[in-house]
Amino acid sequence: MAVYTDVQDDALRAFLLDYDVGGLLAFRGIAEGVENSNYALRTEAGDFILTLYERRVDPGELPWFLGLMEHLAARGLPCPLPVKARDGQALRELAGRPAAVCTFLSGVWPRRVRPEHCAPLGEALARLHLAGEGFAATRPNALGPAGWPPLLDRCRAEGDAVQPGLVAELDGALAAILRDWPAPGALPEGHIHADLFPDNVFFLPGPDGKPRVSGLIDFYFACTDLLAYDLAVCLNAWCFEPDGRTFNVTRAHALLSAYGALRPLSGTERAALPVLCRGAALRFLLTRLHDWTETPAGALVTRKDPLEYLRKLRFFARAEGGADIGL
Ligand SMILES: Nc1ncnc2c1ncn2[C@@H]1O[C@H](COP(=O)(O)OP(=O)(O)OP(=O)(O)O)[C@@H](O)[C@H]1O
Ligand SMILES: N[C@@H](CCO)C(=O)O
Repeated sequence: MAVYTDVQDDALRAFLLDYDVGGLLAFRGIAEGVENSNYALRTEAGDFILTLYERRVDPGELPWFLGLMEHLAARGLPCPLPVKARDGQALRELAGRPAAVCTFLSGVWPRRVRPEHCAPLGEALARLHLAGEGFAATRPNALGPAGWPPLLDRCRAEGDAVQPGLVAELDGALAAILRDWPAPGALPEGHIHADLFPDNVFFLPGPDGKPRVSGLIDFYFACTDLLAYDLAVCLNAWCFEPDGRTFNVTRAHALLSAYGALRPLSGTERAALPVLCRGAALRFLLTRLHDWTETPAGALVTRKDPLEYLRKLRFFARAEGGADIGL
């Protein structure tokens, strides 16, 4: 479910009068996603996505996200391009919510990841990092290492009900990660996506029949942080079998090689990748755990399993060297 705010067709028609997109031909709510309300629109000018920003997005940060997408799209990255109304503004208001219209991207996200997805993914991620250069404004990562201790504190009371002993295990893992985390300035930084999961990457078959990336979406966790951390997020999200137990080195190797062909990793980045993977696993474990314990019974949101990321965290804590994670 991701239509929290209901939009009436007369309100939408009136809203679109401020844009050069012609008349509205059709629209429908999109069930996927959990953060915002999304509608697919068809107008006389083509297909668009309308997003109404809901709970977790701070309206003050929306100009940064939309500005980054505009910058990346202008440099050829297949990401949504915010469409400006006639007053030059992409960020507007509809049904009492901040709202934006973006270009529609074709393609399908992979329900079952195969190694053939991982090389184009790595290439797209490197392109994203390179295209982000020159976008001057920065946004700190609120879900980076400084954000993890307070997040864990918010899960302290309920965490052991999810799995006995969980809070103590996470205290230990967090302390070890913070101890091993790269010092400020030690690794290259830039604008990262920070949530590049399979449901945020669309593919279409290329002329050779192999999957090609046709779209990267959902930039609302994007921030300015260690570039290699984005790879750590992808290794977590793309390179395990669905149970979160078995790491697929073939996928990881395809991802890292394709990334490195466009943006070679430094020796320091390669050395840091295992701890970045532990940090990324902890980040998704903590946000899922927080949502798991905070989401009221009966809420129309699908909760994601935090323990999948405990298994991933344990895997990366056991991994003995770069070869174990596909380097
Ligand atoms: N630019 C786009 N082009 C085509 N489809 C899109 C586009 N943006 C969003 N969608 C569709 O809307 C769905 C939800 O989008 P998105 O993942 O951004 O939702 P969200 O609720 O903002 O985020 P989250 O995935 O974090 O819950 C996607 O799975 C996709 O089907
Ligand atoms: N990708 C996140 C959800 C937030 O977008 C997760 O799977 O926990």
